[in-house]
Amino acid sequence: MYKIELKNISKDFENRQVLRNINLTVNEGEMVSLLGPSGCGKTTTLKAIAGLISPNSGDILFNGKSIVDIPVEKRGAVIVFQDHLLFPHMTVEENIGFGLKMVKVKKMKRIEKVKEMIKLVSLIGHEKKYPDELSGGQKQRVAIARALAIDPKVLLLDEPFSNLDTRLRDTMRKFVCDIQEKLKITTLLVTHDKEEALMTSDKVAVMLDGEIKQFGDPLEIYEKPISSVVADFFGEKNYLKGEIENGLFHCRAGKFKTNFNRYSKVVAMIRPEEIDIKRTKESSGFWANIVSRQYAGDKVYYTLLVNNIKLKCINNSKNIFQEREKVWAQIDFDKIVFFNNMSEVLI
Ligand SMILES: Nc1ncnc2c1ncn2[C@@H]1O[C@H](COP(=O)(O)OP(=O)(O)OP(=O)(O)O)[C@@H](O)[C@H]1O
Repeated sequence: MYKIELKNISKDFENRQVLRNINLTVNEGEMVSLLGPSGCGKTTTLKAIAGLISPNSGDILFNGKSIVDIPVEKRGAVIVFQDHLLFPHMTVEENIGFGLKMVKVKKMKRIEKVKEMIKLVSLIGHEKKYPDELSGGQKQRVAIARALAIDPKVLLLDEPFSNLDTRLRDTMRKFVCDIQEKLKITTLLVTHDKEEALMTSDKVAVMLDGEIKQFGDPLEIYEKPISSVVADFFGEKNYLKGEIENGLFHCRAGKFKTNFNRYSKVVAMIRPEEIDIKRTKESSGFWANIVSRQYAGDKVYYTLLVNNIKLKCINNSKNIFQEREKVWAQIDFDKIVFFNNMSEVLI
């Protein structure tokens, strides 16, 4: 399997810069997600690696060797798009064997490899079916089998699960992770789904507006965002302006203990799920009033009001509170992230 390295990749379309100095390393056998909103340049990055487009500048290396001048079919990378692109007039086994036929693999070997792939993606019994006789998940498995049949060294997945319903998406994610784990194939997964990126990958690259804003393991990306831009991508947050003095963070909502001692003006980022509410007073916390509530099954979204500051709060639905109820709010101090302004984290 190959190690992928992107070095200062830039790409313009119609005088608009779509990729800006992309640097990214996917180690051999790793699964990395490229996570970002629609239009930020994720697919363009995959296409550049696959060889479907050429970057304007920068270099792409596989195992330390530049591949920008190597044609698509010789790179050893395959790309699976969300819309499967199966050939409608070919059966499952013909679709899976197509790439092998193109590279002139002998018939007996081809039959053997197709059988192996059908087993790998659990499609035994469906060999003679045509794409329109398959479910969405089965089509996706055919597309993955077809990609893997040619023994690629790099697997590029472009939103492969986004057309599937929630339950099938979970099954397919697990299925792809299992295959990746089994084959140890270097994989770059493009997704706009935060949970998918955090759940499936060894590392996550957060991409916004043609740039990689942060790269790290899932826990680090979520717990220690380097900027409010990255943090906000993972959901709505509370930002409180204040000052740190003698180990206390002072803001309009109150005083909170911190691990910082040095005096500084800061903005504290508090995730809604890190505010816990109760009916009775307990250790450190503050009273707040519930001004709105939205019930969402397993969780409940609240807006709290304290000293004219609104705080978003998400709690599980074990205890449900009423609008206008007075509650005791507690914040998990260890989870507060301080920024020295709205863009840089305080270390
Ligand atoms: N061939 C092209 N010609 C002109 N503009 C393009 C071309 N391909 C992509 N773009 C533009 O480049 C930007 C990035 O597109 P890209 O498909 O890489 O985004 P993405 O992050 O994959 O988005 P999505 O999740 O919606 O697929 C978009 O604004 C898109 O319109």
